[in-house]
Order: sequence, then structure tokens, then C-alpha cells
Amino acid sequence: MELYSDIAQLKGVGEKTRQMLARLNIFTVADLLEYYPRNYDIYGEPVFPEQVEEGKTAAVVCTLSGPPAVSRGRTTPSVSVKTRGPGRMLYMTWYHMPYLKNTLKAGETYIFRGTAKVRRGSLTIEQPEIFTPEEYKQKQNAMQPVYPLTEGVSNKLISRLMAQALENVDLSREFLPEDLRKKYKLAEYNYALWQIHFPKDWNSMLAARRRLVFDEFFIFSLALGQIRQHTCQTPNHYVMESCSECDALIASLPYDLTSAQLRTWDQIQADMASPVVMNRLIQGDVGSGKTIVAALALLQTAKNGYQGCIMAPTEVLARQHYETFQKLLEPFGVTTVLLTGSMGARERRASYEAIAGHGADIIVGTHALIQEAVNYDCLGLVVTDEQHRFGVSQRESLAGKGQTPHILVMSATPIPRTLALILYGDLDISVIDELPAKRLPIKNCVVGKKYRATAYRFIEKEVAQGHQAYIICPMVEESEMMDGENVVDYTKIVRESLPDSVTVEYLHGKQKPKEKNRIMEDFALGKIQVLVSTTVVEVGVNVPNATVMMIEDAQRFGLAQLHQLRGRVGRGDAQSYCIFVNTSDKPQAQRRLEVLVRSNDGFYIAGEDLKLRGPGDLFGLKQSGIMEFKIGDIFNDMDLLKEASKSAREFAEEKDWTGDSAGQELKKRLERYMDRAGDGLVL
Ligand SMILES: Nc1ncnc2c1ncn2[C@@H]1O[C@H](COP(=O)(O)OP(=O)(O)OP(=O)(O)O)[C@@H](O)[C@H]1O
Repeated sequence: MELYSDIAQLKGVGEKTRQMLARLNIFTVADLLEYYPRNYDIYGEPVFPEQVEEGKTAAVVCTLSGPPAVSRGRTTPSVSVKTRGPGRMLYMTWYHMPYLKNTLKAGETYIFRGTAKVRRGSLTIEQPEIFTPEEYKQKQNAMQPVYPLTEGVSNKLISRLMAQALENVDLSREFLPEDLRKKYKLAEYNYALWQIHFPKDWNSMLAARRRLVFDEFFIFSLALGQIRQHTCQTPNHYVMESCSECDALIASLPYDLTSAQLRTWDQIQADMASPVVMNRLIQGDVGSGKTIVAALALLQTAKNGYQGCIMAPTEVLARQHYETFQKLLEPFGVTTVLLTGSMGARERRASYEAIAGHGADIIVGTHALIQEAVNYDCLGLVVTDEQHRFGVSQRESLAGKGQTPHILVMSATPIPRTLALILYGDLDISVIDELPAKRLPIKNCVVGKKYRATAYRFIEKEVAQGHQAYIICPMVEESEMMDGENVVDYTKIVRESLPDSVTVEYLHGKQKPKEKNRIMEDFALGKIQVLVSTTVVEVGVNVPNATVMMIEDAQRFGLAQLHQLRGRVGRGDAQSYCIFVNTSDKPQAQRRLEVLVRSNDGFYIAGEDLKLRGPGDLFGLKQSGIMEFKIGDIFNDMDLLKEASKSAREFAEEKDWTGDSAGQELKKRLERYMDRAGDGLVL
């Protein structure tokens, strides 16, 4: 079997499984091998049923006294085994696996492994794994990989396919240059893949991980180098002159631009007038005022006779930007149109026509902006966020028949400059390191659940003064299915706790786009005073009149994500507040949240987050907004990132590295990476 064979070549992958794996971005055997565990499970000593504790994972030794019970159930047929547990009965239950009634035999001893929960008043292990005592002995003490999963794909399935792939693909071909492998004492590729998926012990796994992290950063850096080379040489076909309208826009604003905003604006003007096309990143903390700088660049583009587009990560944000730009730019005779996935066919056609016929100067939208059917007349500037940075192929397809446009990327990710220079190596960087002068720092507190009633009173008081509030309630048991229900239930409680005169609405990811848009619009207009929401409001939402952010179960979020959420308030002149509700009694949860009370500065928070996570925490909380790597962690593996980046730069300068078989394999990997990056994966 070849490394790049279709995943369907593996035994046991039919059309249905293939589709489910596709949802995890696994299309080829290589994709599967790069699907790394998020953790490892160690199967401990088996216990007797009486020793099982609620909420804990256990391997239970159980001799069946009779055949398993079969229940047809109305929706979920099940097979169960009952035994005497700790003071009450303990059930093992399997759903949708009717054949088990013949497999599990009375009188035989099994080991069932899973987490005990209370279900309808009884202690139950649902869908436990089944082993014979001999099978279990072999597993005991081994590190079992735990993979991130999606509906319909079990850990067992992934492990089974992984073992099959590792056994059948020839992985002996190296692609890292031998001298680099020696210099950094990196494990062999074949060894690394085996040991990351089925580690012999902790140390082997660490050695494997180190090699794979280096690979990932090395190939990423090579790709960046190629893009950089490409963009450095791209001539500027949209040379733009400064225009008086931009000065007029600045003069018309109800505030003065900060000196950081003005400096960034100067840099952009210089780029757009230079002989080389612009590729610039604006990095600025939440609420630092990046949007107005983008608006100036778009206005300048329009006034030079070109079109500009701005791509937002969500529909809600696209609409918000559309309203903002329309209001700001219309007085200067600039026409703005919207283009999103949820627009009706007629509306969309009208937008397409306006874009193609240059009836539109500025186009605001979601990913729909880069679809085939969009035909720009002369696209001179593209503004985007860091998650949707473009690879070479996308930049080229955007240019279409025309020339490569200027690119402006906006990011609120607080990373130190040394790191930014590596990760955004293909872009020039402007930093807005100053908040608007009149801003009052947000007042923060971490409270327990008992404080809820007081928090609602506080919100009521703020609303009475004409302000608005967000309440974030997290997902239940990390299940998206329950997401909507949870928000609806919680909203009922909030409504009951506030006077009838206060309008409370909810927002969650499962609502129809139209509904979401209406609610956000009403909130922006002040028709809704309290918005109960999931993290859909996390990025970019701008309602300066909102002064309270209350975050339920705050300890379940990463610090970077909490900082982003908090950034939805404190965007106007009024004093704003953030209430972090900590529902955990663990002291470390409280300590982590207190970092946010100490500071409103994204850089400080990112640094403290790293310290608290500790360098040994390989599978820490997922960072929000930060570039995602499959295995590398830009903070914890910062040293390796620096080394890989330096090596890649030196290596790329060596001529003709594609000559031998290692070089060719590396080239293939680089091309594959760039193709993926072009789809918006990383770059
Ligand atoms: N110099 C300034 N003085 C006062 N207010 C400003 C200034 N610049 C921008 N603002 C206002 O601050 C608010 C936040 O700005 P903006 O939406 O551009 O933030 P941002 O940098 O995009 O933040 P985020 O990353 O959180 O989306 C807006 O309401 C904007 O009108």
C-alpha cells in the first residue's frame, strides 16, 4: 500500500466510513497516519464490581451468572449485563449491538472497561469495551492512544485502521536530511509514527513526538519560505496614491486615531504605493481598532478605481462589517455590497452582477467571496482574518484574470514578536499596541455559582442605565447536539430572574443564519438588552453599548478564549465589567481565572497561560485563534519551532536538494502541504 493511497484501500473502510473519516479531513493513508492521539489511556489493574465508583473509569472483572438481557427499547435497543455493584446493582449496557447477546456467554469471565455513570437511578457503564482476561493482560499497562473523534468514528476504529496502515505501508523512506536528524537527535520517521500511535512507554512517545513536531514545523517553514519568495517578487499592479477622502474620513470620526493606528495606516499606504504587492499583517489586541484601519485601506482602493473585499469568518461578522463599512464609506460615494452563503439566489445574483460590472467598490462577505462564480472586475485589495489566510493557489485564483491583489490580514492573537516573525514569515507586520485613549479598563471578578443572583441584579442595574449585557453559557458535555437546548433552558432561567421589561434573547450555532442575523442586528440596535449565547459571539462582534460580559463555567474555557470573549465589552466610553463564574472547586481553576482579573492585556495573559500549563502539558487546552498545527504547539514547542525554522531557511538556500530520494519525498510532502494550506488549513 502506498502512503498517499486513498483511505478506502484499508480493509474495513466502506463508503460510509470513508465519508465519516472525510469529516476528520482523513482522505488518504498519510492523512490517517498524521491523525495523532490527543492523549493516552493506561489500562490499570482490573477491579471487582463492588469497587466501581461513579464518574470513574474502571476495568471490571465479571463472571456472568446468566445470559445477557435484551431490551428492544423504543428507539435504542440494548443488551445488558447485571451484577452486584457497590451497595447497588451495576449494569453494563451496549446500545445497537444486538449480536452481543450471543457473544457474551453465561459462566464465562470477562473484563468490561468504561466509565460508570448513574442512568435512571442505577450505576451503569455504557458501551464498555469487552476483553477476555488473556486479552486484557496484554493491554494492561500499555499506553492506549485516545483520538479526537466525531460521530460514527470510534476510538477502536481509528486504532484498528492505524495498526493496519502502519503494518502495510513502507515507512522506511526518510525525507529529513540525515545531517539535520543527527544534529537535533531526531528519531527515525518509521519509529516516530509507530511510537506516537502505539508507544512502548512515555519516553519513546516523547522522542516520537519531538521528531514529528520538528517535521511539521520544518515543512511549514519551507512552505512559508516559498510563499515569501513568491510574494516578494510579485510586482504591484495596483499602485495606489493617497487620497483626500481618507483624510476626510479620519477627520469625520468621533474620535482621534491612536498613534499606533496612524503608524499602521502610514505603513499600508507606503506598501500600496510601492513596486511590490502588499502582504501585511495587522496585529492588535481585542478592541484596539483594527477595523477602521481596514476601512481606510478599502476607501483608498475604491478611490483609486479598484475593488476591495473583506472576508469575515462568520456570517454574523460579515453583516456587521457590511453595516459598518456602508455607514463609513457611503458619504464618499463608495458602494458596498454583501455576499454570503445564506443569501437567496436572486440577491446573490444581484451581488455577482454588481461585482462583475464594478457597480460595487467594496465587497463584504464570508468564504462565498472566493467561490468560482465570483468574477471581480479589478480586485486590488483583499482583507481577511488569520484563520483564512491564503495559500499561493488561493491568491492566484482570487486574482482570476487580473493580477495578484494586495493582502491585509488582521489578527488579535497575542504572540511575541519573535514568534510572529516565524509564524507569519510571509507577511510584513504592523502592531497596534495601544488602546484608544478614552477607554476605561474593564473591571473583572471571579465568582462562584452562589453569586449568580447578585450578577443578575447587577445586569438589571446596567440595563436600567441603558446598557446591554452578554451571558455566555458553555456547551453541555461538549456535545453540539445539546448546545441549542442548553442555551434555551438557561435563557428561561435568566428571563425569570429579570423583570419582564428586559428583553432577553438567545443565540447559538444551530440556529438558521437568518435567525442569527436578526438577533445580532436587534442586539446591535439595542432592541435586545441581554443576549444569552454560546461562544458564537467570540470573535469580532462589536456592540460598544454592551457593558457586561458574564461567562458561566468560565473554568472550562482557555484563557485566550476568555480574553476574546471579554473583548466584546469595553469597546465604548462607558465602564465595562466581566464576571467569570467559576463552578469548579479545584484551586488551580481559580488561580487560572485570576490571571484575567490581574490583567486586560492579551500578551500578559498568553504568557501566564503558558506558565500555568507548564512545558510538560502536551495536550493542554486548545488555544483559540492561534494557528493550528496537527501536533506542534507554538508555545510549548517554541524552541523546536525556532530551530526548525532556522534549519528550513538554511536548507532552502542549498541548491538542488531535490536530487536524492529523501529530497524528492520531502518535495512531495511540501507540495501536499502547500495544496492543503491553499484550502485555508494553515497559511
Ligand atoms: N482611536 C479610537 N478611539 C476611540 N474608539 C475607537 C478608536 N478606534 C476604534 N474605535 C472604536 O473601538 C471599537 C473597537 O474597534 P474595532 O472593532 O476595530 O476593534 P478590533 O481591533 O477589530 O477588535 P476585535 O479584534 O476585538 O474585533 C469600535 O467601536 C471602534 O469604533
